Amino acid sequence: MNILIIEARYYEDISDSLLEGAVAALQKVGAKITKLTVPGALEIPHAIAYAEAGERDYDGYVGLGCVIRGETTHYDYVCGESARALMDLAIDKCLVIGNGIITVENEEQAWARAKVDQKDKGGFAANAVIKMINVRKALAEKPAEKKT
Ligand SMILES: Nc1c(NC[C@H](O)[C@H](O)[C@H](O)CO)[nH]c(=O)[nH]c1=O
Ligand SMILES: CC(=O)[C@@H](O)COP(=O)(O)O
Repeated sequence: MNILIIEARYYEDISDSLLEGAVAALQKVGAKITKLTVPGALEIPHAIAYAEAGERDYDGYVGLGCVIRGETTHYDYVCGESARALMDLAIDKCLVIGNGIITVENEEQAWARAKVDQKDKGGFAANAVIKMINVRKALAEKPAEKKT
């Protein structure tokens, strides 16, 4: 499996933790991992679109990021639009994408989700990619001929 991890390292420490979980999950299945950093969660779908337009052939993508509510409505746009764009890419282009962008009210919630020994959302997103690559493969295969 050739996997691109796209990290929005808006919160560096939390990003390190999300990455640790994702890499551990992918290494367990011997995946080839490439890492790329973008400025924020909104740019994760952009990077996937660029990768698809290029020559490299990825089996799946893991998007990692953390969005923490601020004072304005910006939070809603970053959370909503990043998730929407990832869904659009996955469905319209038949891509495997794990959404590891945690969307939280505060740092305490973020840590509880990012830490590998707690909710490990980075690992969860990577495992979703591994599973969905297999789902896509199974559905793409021609069904076995029925014996009469
Ligand atoms: N507030 C957070 C952001 N905001 C930045 C945007 O994602 C984007 O980079 C900017 O609007 C420029 O296009 N990103 C996060 O990942 N986390 C946040 O909490
Ligand atoms: C999630 C955000 O976009 C946030 O960091 C922005 O903060 P603010 O709404 O205070 O500008």
